[in-house]
Amino acid sequence: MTVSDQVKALIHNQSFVNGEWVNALSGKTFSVINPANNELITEVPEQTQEDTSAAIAAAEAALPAWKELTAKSRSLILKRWAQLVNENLEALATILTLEQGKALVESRAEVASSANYIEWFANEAIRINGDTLPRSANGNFEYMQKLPIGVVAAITPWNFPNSMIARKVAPALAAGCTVVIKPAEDTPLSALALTHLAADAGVPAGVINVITASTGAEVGLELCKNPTVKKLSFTGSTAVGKILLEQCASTVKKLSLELGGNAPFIVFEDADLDAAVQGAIAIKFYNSGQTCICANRLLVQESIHDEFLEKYNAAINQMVQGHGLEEGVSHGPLINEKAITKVQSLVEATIKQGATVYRGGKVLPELGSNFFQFTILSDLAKDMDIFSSEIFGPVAAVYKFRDESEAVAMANDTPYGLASYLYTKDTGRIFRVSEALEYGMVGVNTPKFVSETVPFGGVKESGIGREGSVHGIDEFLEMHYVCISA
Ligand SMILES: NC(=O)c1ccc[n+]([C@@H]2O[C@H](COP(=O)([O-])OP(=O)(O)OC[C@H]3O[C@@H](n4cnc5c(N)ncnc54)[C@H](O)[C@@H]3O)[C@@H](O)[C@H]2O)c1
Ligand SMILES: O=C[C@H](O)CS(=O)(=O)O
Repeated sequence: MTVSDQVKALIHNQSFVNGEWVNALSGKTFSVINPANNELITEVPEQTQEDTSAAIAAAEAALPAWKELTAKSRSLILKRWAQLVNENLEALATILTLEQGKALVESRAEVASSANYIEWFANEAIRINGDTLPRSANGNFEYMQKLPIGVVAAITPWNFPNSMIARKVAPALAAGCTVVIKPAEDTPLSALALTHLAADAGVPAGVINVITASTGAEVGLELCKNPTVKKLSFTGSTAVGKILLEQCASTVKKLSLELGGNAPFIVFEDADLDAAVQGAIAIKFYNSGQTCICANRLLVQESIHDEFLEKYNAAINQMVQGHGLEEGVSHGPLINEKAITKVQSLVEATIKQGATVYRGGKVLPELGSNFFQFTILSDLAKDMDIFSSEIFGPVAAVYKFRDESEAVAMANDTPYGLASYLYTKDTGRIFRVSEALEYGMVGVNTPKFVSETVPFGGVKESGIGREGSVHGIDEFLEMHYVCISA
C-alpha cells in the first residue's frame, strides 16, 4: 500500500465508539481545516453530552474483559500497536502535518515518539508489581496489589495531536483501563488514525473510544461529572485545567494535568555561546513556538547579550517557513486565526510597552493567513505583559540579567513551573541553579530531554502528575491492600 493509500485509509470522517465508526447522534458535523492554506480536509461528527455518555457506557462495558486479560496479553496487543504505528509512520506524519501544520520532519519525530511511548508501556504492563507486607499481627498475611483505576477520560491539545494521545492511552491500556478520548477540535484526525491502528492491533471494541466536538465544554463536562469515569488525564492550557479541576471535584476523580508553561532559557556569560544559540533556536521555534516547553523567556547575561543577539539572528536566517509538506520547509504556520491574532496582539502590546523589534514582528500573508515572521524582541523588562504570557508563537523574547541571583529570581517569577533551561560550564553553578529553579524539568546545556523514559510534568500552575517513565503508569492504577487473618 502506498503512503497516499495509507493516508486515505487512515483519514476518518466518523468518530469511534464501541468498536464502530459512527456519526454524531444529531447527524451534525464540523470542519477540519489545513492551517497552511485554510483548505477543508474533511468533516467529523459534532458530538455532544449524549454521544459522550454512550462512549463512557461502552468503555464501562469493555472494562471487565480488558482488565481480566493477563498483563502479557495486553502487552502483546500494545506491542503490535506500536509496530503498526511505525509501519504507518509516514502516513500518520502526513495526516499530522495536514491538520496541525508542523513541518513533516517534526511530524515524523512526533509519530516515532508515539510508537516509543506505546512500546515503553507495553513493557511496563508486565512490571505492575505490588508488595507483600510484614504482618501487623500474628497469623496475618498482608499484601498490596496495584489495580486498574477503571474508565479513563483523556482530553488532549492540538499541538502534539499524535503523541499526546499515545502518552495517555498507552499507560491506561497497559494498566488494564479503558478510555474515552476527546481530541482537540483543530486536530481530531491523528487520534482517529491512531485508534484505527489500535483496533487493527487487536484492541477490543469499547476499550478505546473517540468523541469529536468543535468545542470542549459540553463533552468535557460529561467526562468530569459522569461517576463512571474514575480518572481524567488532561493536557492543555492552565485555564482549562482549572475548569476541569473544579468540575471533577463533584466525583473526586483522580486527575493528571499537563498544563501551560513559561520556560526560562538562561545563558550565563561562561556558556558555550554557539551551543546556547543552537539550543535556543531548537527550543524556541520548535512547532513554530507552539509547545508547552518552548523557551518563553530568553534570559541572557548582560556581558554577552549583544553577541548572543547577533549570533541568534544569523541562525534564524537558516530556517525556512512554509507549508509543512513541502520539501525543505523547517517551520509551518500557527494553528489558526485565533492563534495569529493572539501573537500579533501580544507583539504590538509589547512594542507599545517599550520593546525593540530586533527582527520580524509581522504576519506573512504571502505564505498564508496563519504565518508569522520569526521574531526577536529585545530591550524587554519583567513588568511587560509578555514576561508572564505563554507566547505560543515564533517570537523570541530576550531579557538581560546582571548576575546568578537575578537570573534565578527572574526565572522563578511566574506561576508556571514546567520546563526550564540553563547554559553554563561552571559545575557549581549547574547544581546551584538547577536546584533553585522551581520547575518540573531542567535542561542543562541541552533543550532536548523529552522521551518516553522521562517523568514529564510540571509544578505550580503547570500541572499535577507525570507522564512517561516508570512513574507514568501509576496515574492509572490504585493501590489495593488486603489483610488476611489466619
Ligand atoms: N504540559 C503539557 O504537556 C502540554 C502539552 C501540550 C500543550 N500544553 C498546553 O496546552 C495549551 C495549548 O493547547 P490548546 O490550545 O489545545 O489548549 P486548550 O486548553 O484550549 O485545549 C486543550 C483541550 O481541551 C479542550 N477544552 C477546551 N475547553 C474545554 C472545557 N471547558 N472543558 C473540557 N475541555 C476543554 C479542547 O477542546 C482541547 O481538546 C498551552 O497552554 C500549552 O502550554 C501543555
Ligand atoms: O507541548 C508540550 C509537549 O508536551 C511537548 S513534548 O512533546 O512533550 O516535547
